[in-house]
Amino acid sequence: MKKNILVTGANGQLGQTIKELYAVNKLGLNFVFVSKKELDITNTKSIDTFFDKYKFEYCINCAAYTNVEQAEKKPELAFMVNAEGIKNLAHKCKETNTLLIHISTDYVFDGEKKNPYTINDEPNPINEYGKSKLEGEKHIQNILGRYLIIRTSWLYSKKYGNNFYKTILKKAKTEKELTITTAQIGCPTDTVNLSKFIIELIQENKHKFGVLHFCDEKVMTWYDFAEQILIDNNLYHKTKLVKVKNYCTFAKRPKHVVLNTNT
Ligand SMILES: NC(=O)C1=CN([C@@H]2O[C@H](COP(=O)(O)OP(=O)(O)OC[C@H]3O[C@@H](n4cnc5c(N)ncnc54)[C@H](OP(=O)(O)O)[C@@H]3O)[C@@H](O)[C@H]2O)C=CC1
Ligand SMILES: Cc1cn([C@H]2C[C@H](O)[C@@H](COP(=O)(O)OP(=O)(O)O[C@H]3O[C@@H](C)C(=O)[C@@H](O)[C@H]3O)O2)c(=O)[nH]c1=O
Repeated sequence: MKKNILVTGANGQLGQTIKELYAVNKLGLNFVFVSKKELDITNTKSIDTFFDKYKFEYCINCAAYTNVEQAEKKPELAFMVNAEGIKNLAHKCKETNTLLIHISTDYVFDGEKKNPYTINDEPNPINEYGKSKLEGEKHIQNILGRYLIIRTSWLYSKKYGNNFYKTILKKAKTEKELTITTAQIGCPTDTVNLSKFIIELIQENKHKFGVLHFCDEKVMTWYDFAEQILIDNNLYHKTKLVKVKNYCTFAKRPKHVVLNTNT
């Protein structure tokens, strides 16, 4: 029998990548992809509509409020989705015996640790987005006995959504000089690799439950990442990159987060 999998927030960069890679597949998986318009996780009636129609074995939650800067100005919007919305989804998953696979972030950590963060390290978010995501994790842990929370970092898709990769490409086409910060260190993660990791977990019957860390291997600053993006797109010699320590933003960002993926 085919496993039914609900993917929420399907119009985001991760949702669209999973759709592109797996919507038509021979893996014995049957996906239902729903955008925010079809299923708003802050609206319990909207959640009920889909969960009453199908029996899902898994729910991959890609729905989130991801605007780190706006979250600082209007934290209530981030908490509404990333905490309350997740609480709604977790309750429904409990009621319907659906395994929730939720995506969380490196921004739950404060970035003060020199070594990679393990799943046993205490989160201590320093911005509103990170705080709202941590509250979402806590709701899941309080409501569900079995769940998967996958923390990842600096997610980008070369094709879909809004992310640093696409912002840099856009800017390189319109601006002669780009000013990029060296104040944070992390691991950019391609949505293709995260999508494969998630689907492999579903296919393995013996996977662990709880919190997992997943990110791509290379550790770098945003400046290094911008340089890499320009080189990969043959734009390096046309665009001047300027290193700055302080790029002015509303939200604080963790200085140094590498996720230990072996825990
Ligand atoms: N982007 C990153 O760098 C990182 C992301 N993550 C996490 O990974 C997950 C996927 O992120 P990513 O694909 O980048 O995010 P995106 O912002 O690309 O996609 C999120 C999607 O969720 C939708 N959404 C927003 N509010 C609701 C709601 N109330 N109900 C249903 N859907 C909603 C958005 O719709 P709309 O656009 O219409 O609002 C959007 O389509 C998120 O949990 C994020 O926190 C973790 C680490 C890094
Ligand atoms: C666009 C731009 C940004 N920056 C800086 C600002 C900031 O310190 C850093 C990253 O910028 P962004 O705002 O694009 O990235 P940001 O939104 O902070 O990315 C985060 O998103 C959330 C959803 C996550 O979960 C995190 O893992 C992380 O990926 O780069 C520059 O220095 N120059 C630039 O031209």
